[in-house]
Amino acid sequence: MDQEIKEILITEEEIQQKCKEIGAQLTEEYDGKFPLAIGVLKGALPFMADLLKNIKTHLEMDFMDVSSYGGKNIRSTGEVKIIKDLDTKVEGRHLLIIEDIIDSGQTLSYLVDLFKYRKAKSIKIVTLIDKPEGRIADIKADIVGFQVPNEFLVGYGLDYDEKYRNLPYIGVLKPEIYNR
Ligand SMILES: O=P(O)(O)OC[C@H]1O[C@H](OP(=O)(O)OP(=O)(O)O)[C@H](O)[C@@H]1O
Ligand code: HPA
Ligand SMILES: [Mg+2]
Repeated sequence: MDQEIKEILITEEEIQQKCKEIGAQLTEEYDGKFPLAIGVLKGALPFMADLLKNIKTHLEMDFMDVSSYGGKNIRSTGEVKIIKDLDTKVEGRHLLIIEDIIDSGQTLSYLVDLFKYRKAKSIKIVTLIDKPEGRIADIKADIVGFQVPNEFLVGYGLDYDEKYRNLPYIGVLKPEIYNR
């Protein structure tokens, strides 16, 4: 698997350090507010697991599974499909949306509109990766771990054709993998 990666952009150590820093910030921001942490499956799973261990105040977790890439697409289809909705009511709750990456922004733009409609009390977005050059929808994260250039990335939740999510780092896939 590692030999299919052209370059490591963010190492495992850098990711873990960032989870500690963001976790400390969110501990302060949410102390006493009992936020609902929403993981956007499947990509957010590794980041959510590592980040939440560093938030040292009470919170509730839930998951939303949405998809807009799918299969061998390396560009968003623009159509966000809900595969699994939340089990929790968001009305009156402080929401912390956890994402692995904001690229075109279409996934988060859809989710933020949905949660506003459902009357969330506040909505904060935390993303490990921000790829600003990919942006189509007008959306910004409140907290960004790392800004990256406009390349297709894999690892630590990010997939190509459902593979590479289990890499502990984030890297650039060799182009021959998605050109074949
Ligand atoms: O800003 P955008 O262009 O919308 O892209 C970001 C979204 O795309 C990926 O999810 P995907 O739809 O591939 O589903 P997955 O998490 O199951 O891989 C990623 O995990 C984000 O949720
Ligand atoms: O660069 C990416 N890699 C994997 N999945 C993605 N979804 C949006 N951008 C990306
Ligand atoms: Mg994906």
